[in-house]
Amino acid sequence: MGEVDPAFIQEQEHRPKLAKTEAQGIPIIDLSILSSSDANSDHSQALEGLVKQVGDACREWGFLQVINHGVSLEKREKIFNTSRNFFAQPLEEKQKVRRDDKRPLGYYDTEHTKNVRDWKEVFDFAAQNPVTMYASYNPDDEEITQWFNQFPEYPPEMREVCEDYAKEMEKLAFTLMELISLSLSLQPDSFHGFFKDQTTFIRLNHYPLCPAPHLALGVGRHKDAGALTILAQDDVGGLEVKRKSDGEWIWVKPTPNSYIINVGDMIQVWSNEAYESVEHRVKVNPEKERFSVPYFFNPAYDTIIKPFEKIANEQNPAKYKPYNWGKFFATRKRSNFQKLDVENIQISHFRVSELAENLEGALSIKS
Ligand SMILES: O=C(O)CCC(=O)C(=O)O
Ligand SMILES: [Fe+2]
Repeated sequence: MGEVDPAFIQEQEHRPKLAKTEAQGIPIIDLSILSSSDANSDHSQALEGLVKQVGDACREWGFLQVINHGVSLEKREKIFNTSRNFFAQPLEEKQKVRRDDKRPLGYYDTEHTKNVRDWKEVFDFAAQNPVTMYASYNPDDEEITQWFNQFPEYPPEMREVCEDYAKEMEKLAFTLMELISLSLSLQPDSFHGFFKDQTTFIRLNHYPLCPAPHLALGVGRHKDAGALTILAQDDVGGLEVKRKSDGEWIWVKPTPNSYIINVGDMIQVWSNEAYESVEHRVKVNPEKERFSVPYFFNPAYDTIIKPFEKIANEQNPAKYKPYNWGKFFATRKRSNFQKLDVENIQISHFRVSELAENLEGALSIKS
């Protein structure tokens, strides 16, 4: 085994098993009915069936896969090709578009998840350029800033390919939000307003060959903080999802040209936990490098996230206090840049529970 920097080594309990647990699990849902426009009763029945499938998958897994989704295959292939060409360059070239505190988008190879370094390199770009964000994670500081995409000179087509792909994915993201809204008995466009000024970003992930796949992870266990993630993976595989029923890590077998969708923390809050954001991680291997492209669908920086009014009521009291998405994101981002001693911010910090209330009570008496 080659020498592996200790920064990559997971604690014993989080190390991956090399054997795959490949259950018939995450539902594969066919979206072809959405591209046919017959307005007859068979069609509306099929649509109802589809909404139910989506709702069931969100409730049982927090994950689903879609086929016949209408996303251009050509655009998908182009972004994978551009990603391969970009990452194949020497580090020195990639570093020309590296991200830092001032320019948080671009190339990066030292991301930490839960304080352990990920075995990967990434390139991030925003769907809206520039994208408006808070300048600081300090909750009292209203100052805003703009983040600009930084595309490299090589490959020359990278900017256009990435921008085209982002536009193509946005259609699917809105469609999925509509299906999810319907599955929660809400109007289909209930969430659309939050995404007028989006902070959506897209990540090109490259997981190089790893000599110690039993010690390191491509991405450590985590939940996605945004609304929805729409992931394209190549045919190597590596994504594992924590099954809700028993906590087992389940291998997501690559299905050609499908997308893997997962509910992010925000849908957990909006739905008042009807749907939960589920932990996932990425295994790496010594034989095949892997590429993936997640699209993180996120609302405007100043969106206040709280259980949806039509869902939370007297019978189903709101389980979360409102929080500000931009501040949450800025706080999260801070910990990705460096190892911190403090625990990363989580939505559980906004959960209304007796425990939290008691703690708050105790603290206010003391102060
Ligand atoms: O590469 C993958 O399969 C998943 C990546 C992921 O979970 C993430 O970047 O949040
Ligand atoms: Fe993720």
